[in-house]
Amino acid sequence: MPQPATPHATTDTPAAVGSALAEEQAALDAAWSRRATVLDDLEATLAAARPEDAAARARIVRLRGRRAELRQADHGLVFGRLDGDDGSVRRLGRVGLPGATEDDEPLVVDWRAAVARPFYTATPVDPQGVRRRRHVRTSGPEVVGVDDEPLDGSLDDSGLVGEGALLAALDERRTGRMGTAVATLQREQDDVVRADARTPLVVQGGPGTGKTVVALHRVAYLLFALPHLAERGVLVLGPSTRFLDYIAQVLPALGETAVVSSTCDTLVPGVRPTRAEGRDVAELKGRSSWLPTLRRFVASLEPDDGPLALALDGEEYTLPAARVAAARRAAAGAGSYHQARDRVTDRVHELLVDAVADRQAELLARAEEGFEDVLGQLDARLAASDDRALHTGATGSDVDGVLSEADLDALRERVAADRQVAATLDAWWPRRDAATELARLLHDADLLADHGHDLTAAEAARVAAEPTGEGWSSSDVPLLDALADLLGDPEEAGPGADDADHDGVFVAGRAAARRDWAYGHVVVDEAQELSGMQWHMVVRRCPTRSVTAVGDIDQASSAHRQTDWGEAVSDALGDRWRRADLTICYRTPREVMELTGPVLRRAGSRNDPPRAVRSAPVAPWWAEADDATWPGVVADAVAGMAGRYEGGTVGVVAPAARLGALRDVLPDGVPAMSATDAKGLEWDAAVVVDPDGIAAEPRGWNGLYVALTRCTQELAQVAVGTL
Ligand SMILES: Nc1ncnc2c1ncn2[C@@H]1O[C@H](COP(=O)(O)OP(=O)(O)OP(=O)(O)O)[C@@H](O)[C@H]1O
Repeated sequence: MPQPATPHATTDTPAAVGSALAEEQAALDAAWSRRATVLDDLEATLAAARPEDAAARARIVRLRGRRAELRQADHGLVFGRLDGDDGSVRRLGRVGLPGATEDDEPLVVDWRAAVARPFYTATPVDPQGVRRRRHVRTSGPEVVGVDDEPLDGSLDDSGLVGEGALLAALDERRTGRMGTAVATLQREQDDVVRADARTPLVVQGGPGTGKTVVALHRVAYLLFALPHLAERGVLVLGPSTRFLDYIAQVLPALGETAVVSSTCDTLVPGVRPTRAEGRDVAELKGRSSWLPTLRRFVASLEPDDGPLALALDGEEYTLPAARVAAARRAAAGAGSYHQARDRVTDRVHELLVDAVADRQAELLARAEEGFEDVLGQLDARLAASDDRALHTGATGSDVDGVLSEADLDALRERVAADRQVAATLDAWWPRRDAATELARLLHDADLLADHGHDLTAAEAARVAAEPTGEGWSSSDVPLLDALADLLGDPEEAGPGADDADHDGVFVAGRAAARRDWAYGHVVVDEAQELSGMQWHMVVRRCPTRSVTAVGDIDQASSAHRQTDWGEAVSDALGDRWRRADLTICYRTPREVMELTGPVLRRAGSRNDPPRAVRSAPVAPWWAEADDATWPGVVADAVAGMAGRYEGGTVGVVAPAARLGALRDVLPDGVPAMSATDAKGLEWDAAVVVDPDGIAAEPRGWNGLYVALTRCTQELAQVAVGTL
């Protein structure tokens, strides 16, 4: 909700406020008018553009992107102003707008441009050439407020940038969808947004520290600052489809479309987990040690060493073991089982051609020594083939040498097309389907014991005891992904296939449909939930390891055992990754954060809790109920909150076992969910039902920490006990 102008420091009289508002209104009017002109020009250019070649198509995509960005910029077209020590004035907005002529300074600087950075990072101690920072609050085309911060040391440094604008933004009612924060990003957040993309970055931050905000603004920044990333697109991974829905508006509102969002469960095209499984099995299957297990398993699928018998035109040829082994050694560096297979079978074809040629040369040599009957045999054999070029029709002495180059080419083609040869090679080195092979491995305790060196016999038996034929579980998906990667595409066209249909224009649907798409950057939200195998799945989608992971290790609820980031990521990211910390909580009021200290300790936290910047309008409160009355008590609490936060949102978090009963008593539009599902979400007011019950769930103290930190204004806890 727009706030009235806040008199602040240099704008401390009504007259000064009035004149600041008028000045900013004139600037905003000019920006709206320039945006309309730029959009008209773009429409005309697009109407005339023809997608004749790849370059023209790429240009059209860029222009459309720019059009989308400009159209989206209704809110916050201008949101800030920097007055320099040198008398310069620079206005900042959600998108850049050019000046009247090419020589003029931009009318509005894009928030992602390097010159905009002091807006987020200048302080009285380090003013970076800025005399005054002004936050301009707008409602569409109208300026509704200004907040000025002189950076000359005349104001105490609260540690917050644009405190008035920030607190106003934080006090707004929650709509159930996340909004953008370009105008009020804080210094430590901006450092993450603009961090070098070449080193994997892991951002630890407590609840409400803006990890999701930062991750999404980082995507927008990277696509702006590193246009080559846009060609490969950015993958955003979230914990659930509910969460993806919650954040869905942010990137389009920032004008970004080169983005695919997904959960780890839905990353493999055509595969959706449908089977629930126990946490013990999920933990076993999530371990990184499955990668060497799967490698050993795939190696075992290759044929044993030995001679290879093939038949062509009714003749038997046995390729010696040493030659076959040499062919396999030559293919040892091939990326996958199927690539190796394709390379080795090509080589085997050559060996067979050699063998045929050698035998013919031998027969000819013997013929020349006068064995007419042998020549007859040769002629009969050649006549039996469908290869006219090889059919010399010769009898006796008019055959005078080995095969010509043309003969050899024709023979090669014939060997490559021969069905019997193909069938023998298919049986020798079969094409394999990842799903079939994984199901076979997972349900065979002996195979698991052979290859899964890190599993105890009891663990292998536990994995193998899972039901067969009931679909995949969530922890099967990364195994399937890893195995599909090790096997490679059975029909793969070879290295470079990835780029065959890529003309520099990112199309989200095309990338999402490919398991092997290499993204320019991957952002992982709620990264503490990823198992070791899921981390490998992430890295597989970004071989350059340009990854930003944000999360709170203290909110982890999934089955894996990692309790610090090193343990969680080093298998997949190695030791090259960098950590950043977010320390200020923008969501949860101070009074609520104070309640979380003991919970965090019980959760085994090693992190300092974040510093809350807001206070609650209503102190956190308790209600008590017994096993019969609790649903009614929760419903009453929700009804009171719905009245107090009209136009806002109320949510309920409860132990999984109580959710069914709750859904019957809650009004439509009030979500009730487990702590696991509440991760990343927020409401104006939250009711936490049966906190003891939540704490008793697996990783329950972490879950309770999540539950308690979802509200922006009011928290109620309903204890369920014997009254
Ligand atoms: N700089 C900012 N300006 C305005 N609002 C902000 C800013 N940073 C964070 N917020 C708001 O604070 C709230 C919490 O942010 P966000 O959800 O990104 O936190 P989080 O660290 O991901 O939380 P969680 O750990 O619970 O998932 C959101 O409403 C977000 O819009």
